[in-house]
Formats: sequence, C-alpha cells, structure tokens
Amino acid sequence: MSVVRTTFLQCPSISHFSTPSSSTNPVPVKFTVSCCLVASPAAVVNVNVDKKPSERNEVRLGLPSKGRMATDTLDLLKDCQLSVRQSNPRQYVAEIPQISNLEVWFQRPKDVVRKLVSGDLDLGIVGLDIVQEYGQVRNGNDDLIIVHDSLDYGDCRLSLAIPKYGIFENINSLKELAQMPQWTPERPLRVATGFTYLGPKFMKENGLNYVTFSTADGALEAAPAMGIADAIVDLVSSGTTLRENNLKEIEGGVILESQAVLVASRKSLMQRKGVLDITHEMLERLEAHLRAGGQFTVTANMRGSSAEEVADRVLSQPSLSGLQGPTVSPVFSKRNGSVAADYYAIVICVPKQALYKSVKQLRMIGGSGVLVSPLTYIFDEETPRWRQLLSNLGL
Ligand SMILES: Nc1ncnc2c1ncn2[C@@H]1O[C@H](COP(=O)(O)OP(=O)(O)OP(=O)(O)O)[C@@H](O)[C@H]1O
Ligand SMILES: O=P(O)(O)OC[C@H]1O[C@H](OP(=O)(O)OP(=O)(O)O)[C@H](O)[C@@H]1O
Ligand SMILES: [Mg+2]
Repeated sequence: MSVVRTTFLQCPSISHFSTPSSSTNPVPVKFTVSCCLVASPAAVVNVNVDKKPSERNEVRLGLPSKGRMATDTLDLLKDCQLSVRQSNPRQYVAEIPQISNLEVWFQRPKDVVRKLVSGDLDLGIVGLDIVQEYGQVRNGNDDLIIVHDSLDYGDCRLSLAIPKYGIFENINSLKELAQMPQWTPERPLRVATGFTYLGPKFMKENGLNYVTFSTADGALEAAPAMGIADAIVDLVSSGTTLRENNLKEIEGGVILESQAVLVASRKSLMQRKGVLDITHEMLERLEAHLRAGGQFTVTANMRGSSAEEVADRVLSQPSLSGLQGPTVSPVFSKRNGSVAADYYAIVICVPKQALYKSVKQLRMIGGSGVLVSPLTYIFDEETPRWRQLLSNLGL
C-alpha cells in the first residue's frame, strides 16, 4: 500500500488530503476550502460584465500580471511590434492596438491557465510548468494546446532536490532514493512542493511509494533544514538557491523542463470567431522575431568574373550558405568610359555563434568590407507550428 498524503505547511486556507491508493488507481483527492473569496475591485472593469463568457465577441489573451515572467512577456510582444497598451499599471485589462478585437487580461500565471480551462480566456503566455500543473492535462484532457513551445525565456526545470548531508550524503539518483530503507508507511519520505499535482504524479510514476507531501507558498528550500521535509520539488534555474541551502539535484530527478509558451484553449480555437486568425498572426510574428534573434545579416564585397563564380566560391564554405544560399549582386563602376562589374556584393544570414568563423571564411575567399547588422524578423514560408496546430485541431 502506498502513502501519498498532502498537508499544508503554511497558510492553511486549503487542506488537501488523499486517501491511500493502489498504484494503478488514481489518487482520490479531497479538498477542504476554508477561505472567503473577495472580488478584486480592479478586476471589475466595465468590460462585458453583463455578458456570459460564451456571448462575448472579443478574443482574450491572458498575460502574467506579476513575477519574473511579466516584464519579459511584455518585452517579447513589443519586439514583435505587438506593444501592450495599458492605461494604468493597476488596471488588469489592456489592449494591443495592432490587433483589433483583442483584449489583454493580466492575471497570476496559474489564473491564466485556470481561466483558459474555464473558457474565460482564449490565449495565454505562461511557463510550461504552470500549464502542466494547472491545465487539467491530468485526465488525458486536451483542453489546452501549446501553440508555441519555446518562447526563449523563463527557462527553468522542475526538479526533486534532497539535502547534501546526513542520510542523503551518498544518495545521488532517484533509484537510490527510492531504495533507501528509511521510507516506510509509518515514516514516509516527506516532500515539500508547490506543485501538488506534478510532484505526487512523478513520485508515483517512479515507484516511490512511501511519500507524503506538504506545500508552502515560497522559500521551500528552507524546509529540509527546518526539519519540516526530507526533500523538495521546486523550480531551479541557476541552482544558486539549492546550493545556498545545502541541497542537491539527483540523477533522474528532473520532472519537467520549462520555458515560456503560447497556449490556447482548444474550444476557443475551434468555436470562437477570430481566435484562429489572431493565433496565426501572433505565431507568425513570434516565429519571425525569435528566428531572427539567432542570426546576423552579413554583407561583403568580392571581386569576381560573374555572379555564378562568386556564388560558387561562397557556397564552397560550410558557414556561408545562409538561409537559402547567398544573394549575389553586381557592383557597377565606370572605367575607361564604360560600365563594368568587377565586384559583387554578397548578402547572407549567419547564425550568431558562427559569426567570427563566417567572417574568416569570407576573407579567405576574397571578401572585403564585411558589414554585420542585427536581423529583426525572418518571415519564412508557413511555419511548421501552424501546420501542426491545424492538424492537431483536425483542420
Ligand atoms: N528561478 C527561475 N528562473 C527562471 N524562471 C523561473 C524561475 N522560477 C520560476 N520561473 C518561471 O517563471 C514563472 C513565474 O514564476 P514567479 O516566481 O514569477 O511566480 P510565482 O512563483 O508563481 O509567484 P510568486 O513567486 O510571486 O509566488 C514560473 O511559473 C516559471 O515558469
Ligand atoms: O535556481 P535559482 O536560479 O536559484 O532559482 C530557483 C528559485 O527561483 C524560484 O523562486 P522565486 O525567486 O520565484 O521565489 P519564490 O520562492 O518566492 O517563488 C524557485 O522557487 C526557486 O526558489
Ligand atoms: Mg516564484
């Protein structure tokens, strides 16, 4: 018999228990809620308050209202020429003037996901960890669709960590942790986590049977040293917080790699007018911007007998093929009264990491006057993510 029990360390407004279950049955969970709900005055703005959610005509995008994702999300949208216009930082509704009929709602990341599930939002940008934790992906339910899975910020991982000291000193893998004789039904492994769905699911899937869970709102890394827990499941990025609290990650202990994602409600995509078009536009802009972020445009002059001969020289170098081969144009000059092209200008896109290598290769084949500029957007043919979304929707 396994023990998977969840109690709260702090802020005991919600108690959350589960009864012991066999490993094949889902854990029945009972919630006891003992808090009062207070409507936030700022959330009651004069937008559609008299309409049922299904009756609204506007498309709604949920963005993180606070925390480390908030600014980065606004910056990313701005870089895609989708600046969010918020008349007052305390107002939770805003607009993106570039996209008509779109309302932006600022919410806590977990509420963005909950509201996507409930149909009160249509699109959202949050961390993948939050989508997996709160997105009801739980019962094989595919209400939410990840439209863009790597927005290139908010990188972190959800990881199990244990103390470096005491009985854990020589434990370096999940397998070793599971095999420790200390864990029994009477004295289970105590894990503190804010991820009360993903944490227990991971432990169960990995055969850790005698485990009990508790949760807190922050500073989880203190729980082992305080004697409240043996291990924690929390987000890690640089690893500094773990290190400073004498904790370590172990082999096999990464539950999820996360970064910011664009997520949509399947129902909205299929049923609400305008959602699919707005999703397409956002996806195109995001892809074009993110793709460009990794590249420079490089131009150089090269002496040659013809455009083909110059192109041949450029293509002989592995780092100079660009996105679709080089653009080669004649540079005309007047000599002895007649116009001739002795030089050619070449334009290529080069991955940022390969810049110096590319410049050296250009020089080697006779390139001079090399100019390097940042790229803002690369709009390619229809993005694979769009095709994937349509096929996911059966369209
Ligand atoms: N250390 C980190 N490094 C990078 N990204 C992180 C880190 N911690 C969290 N994130 C990402 O940022 C998201 C928001 O985290 P943030 O800490 O801002 O909010 P929160 O922890 O839910 O709120 P709060 O800390 O105010 O209770 C997370 O869901 C995750 O995707
Ligand atoms: O690996 P690191 O770079 O040290 O980051 C990890 C820390 O970042 C997050 O906490 P956050 O700063 O969001 O504070 P919180 O505990 O209040 O959420 C997370 O909960 C870890 O504590
Ligand atoms: Mg945090």
